[in-house]
Amino acid sequence: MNPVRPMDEAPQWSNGGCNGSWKVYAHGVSSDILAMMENYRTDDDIFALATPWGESALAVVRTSGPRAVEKSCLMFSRPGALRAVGTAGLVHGFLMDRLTGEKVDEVMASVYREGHGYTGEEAVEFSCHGSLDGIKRILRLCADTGFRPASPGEFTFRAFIHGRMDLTKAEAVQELVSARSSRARVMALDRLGGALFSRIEQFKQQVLTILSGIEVQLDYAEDEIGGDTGFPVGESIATATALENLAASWHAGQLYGSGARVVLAGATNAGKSSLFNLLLKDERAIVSDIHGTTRDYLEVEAEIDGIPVRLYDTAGLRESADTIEGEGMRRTMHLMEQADIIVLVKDGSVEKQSQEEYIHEDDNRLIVVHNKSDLRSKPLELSGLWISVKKGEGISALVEAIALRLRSRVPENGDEALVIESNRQRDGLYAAAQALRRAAAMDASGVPLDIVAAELHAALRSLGELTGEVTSEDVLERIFSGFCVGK
Ligand SMILES: Nc1nc2c(c(=O)[nH]1)N(C=O)[C@@H](CNc1ccc(C(=O)N[C@@H](CCC(=O)O)C(=O)O)cc1)CN2
Ligand SMILES: Nc1nc2c(ncn2[C@@H]2O[C@H](COP(=O)(O)OP(=O)(O)OP(=O)(O)O)[C@@H](O)[C@H]2O)c(=O)[nH]1
Ligand SMILES: [Mg+2]
Repeated sequence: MNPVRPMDEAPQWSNGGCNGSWKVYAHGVSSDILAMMENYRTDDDIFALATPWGESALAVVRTSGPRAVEKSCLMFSRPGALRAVGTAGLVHGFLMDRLTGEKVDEVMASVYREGHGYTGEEAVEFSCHGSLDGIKRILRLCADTGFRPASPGEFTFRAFIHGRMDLTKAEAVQELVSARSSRARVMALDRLGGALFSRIEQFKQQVLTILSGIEVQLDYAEDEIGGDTGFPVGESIATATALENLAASWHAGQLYGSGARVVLAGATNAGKSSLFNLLLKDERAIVSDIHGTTRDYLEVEAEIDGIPVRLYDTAGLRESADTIEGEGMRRTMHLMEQADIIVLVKDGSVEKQSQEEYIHEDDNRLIVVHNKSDLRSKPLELSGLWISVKKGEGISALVEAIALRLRSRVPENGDEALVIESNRQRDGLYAAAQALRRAAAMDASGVPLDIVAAELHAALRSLGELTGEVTSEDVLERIFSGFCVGK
C-alpha cells in the first residue's frame, strides 16, 4: 500500500464536487414513492460539504433532518444557545469532539427550525475555516455524530418532499448552479422564482376548461348522436401551439446553458493556433512555422457574444507518415464530427491547401476563413472571410459570424419569454401538445367524446408530471441524481 496520500484527496463522504454518485440504501421509509427510492429517504439526518473540496476562506458544511438540531448540539460548544434559536438564527461557537474533548474548529452555526429554511426541516449549517484538513475533520465528526452522508441533490429533494418547491423549481436550482453564461443564470433564476411553474399552471387551467366543457356534454347529452360536438378545436390547437413554442425554447436554453462546440480546423500552418490564442487573448497554444506543430488538441471554455462555447485548437490536416501526427489528425476528425461550428482556417497566402480532401465544404456547420490577408496586396475574390491574425484584422467579423451561425440554429419560440433547459420539460410539454392535437383530430373524425376526453386527461397528466404533482420514483431519482452533493 502506498502510504503517501495526496493532501487534496477527497474524503470518502465527499464526492469532491458535483455529479458524484453516492449510494445510500434506504430501510423502511414513509410514503409509497419514498419506499421505492433507493438513495433518498427523509427520516434521518444528513450532512454534506456544500462548498467545493479545496482550500478556501470559508467552507460550509450543511446538515438537515428531523433531529439535526439535537445532533448538532452533541458536537457544539454551546448546545443551549443552539436550542434557544427560534425560527432561524446564527450562533457563534466551537465544533467539539465530545469523545476526546478536542476543539475541532471555530464556526458560525446557522440554525433553521422545522417549516423554515431551504429544506423545510430542521437544519444546521456550519461556516468553518476552509482548510482541507479542517473540512475532513468536520465531515468525520458529522459522520461520528450519527449524520448520514447526503446523496446528490438530497437537500433539494427534501425541499421538494416538504412542499417547499415544485419540480420545475428544483430543476432550476441545479440549472442555476451549473449556468455557464449570465443569460442562462438569469433564466434559471426566473424559473426558480416560479415563472415556469405558473406558466404550466396556466396551461393546466386551459386544458381543464376544455375538459369541463366536454364533461358537461358527456353528462347531459348521452343519447344525442352525431352533429356538432361543441369540442373547442380552436382553443385546443392554440394551447398545443403555445406548449410547442415553450418546448422549442429548449434550443435557446441549451445554447445559453450548455453552450456549443467550436472547432478550429484546417491545413497545417494555416494559423489555427495563432487564431486560438488571439480569441482567448492568451498564448495558450504553441505557434511555429513548422507544419504539424499542434498534435494534441487544446480545449478551452470561452464566451462568444454571451454564448458559452468550448473552443478547440486542433492538429492540422495533411498527408503525413508520422504516426503521432496521424493520431492527432484522427482526433481532429473526431472533434469535427461532434462540432456545432467548424471554423475552417485556410492559409490565404498559398494556392494549394492540404486539408481539402479531409473536409466537405458543403457542410453547413462550416465557416471558411482565409488567414494571412496581410501577405496579399489584394485579397482574392473567394467566398469566406478574410482575416489576418497577425494584424488582428477581420477578427470581430469572424466572432460575429460564429455568434450569428449559432443563434440561427435556435428556432423562434413565438412570443414566449420563458426559456426551458431540461430535456424532461421539453418532452413533457411536447407530450401534452400532442395529446391536445390528437384530441382535436379525433373530434374532427367523429370519435366519441369520452375517448377524446381521455386525451385531455393525458395532457393534464403530462403537465402534472412537470411540476411533480404526479410523479414516480424513477423520475425523481433521475432528476436528483444529476445534482451536486450538498445541493
Ligand atoms: N446559508 C445558505 N445560503 C443559501 C442557501 C442555503 O440553504 N443556506 N440556499 C440553498 O440553496 C439558497 C437560498 N435558499 C433559501 C431559501 C429559503 C430560505 C429560508 O430560510 N426561508 C425562510 C423565509 C424567508 C423569507 O421570508 O424571506 C423560512 O423558511 O422561514 C433560506 C434559503 C442560497 N443561499
Ligand atoms: N503573416 C502572417 N503569418 C501568420 C498569420 N497567422 C499565423 N501566421 C504564422 O503562420 C505560422 C503558423 O501558425 P500556427 O498558428 O502555428 O498554425 P497552425 O494552423 O496552428 O499549424 P499546425 O499546428 O501546424 O496545424 C506561424 O509562423 C504564424 O506566426 C497571419 O495572419 N499573417
Ligand atoms: Mg497549431
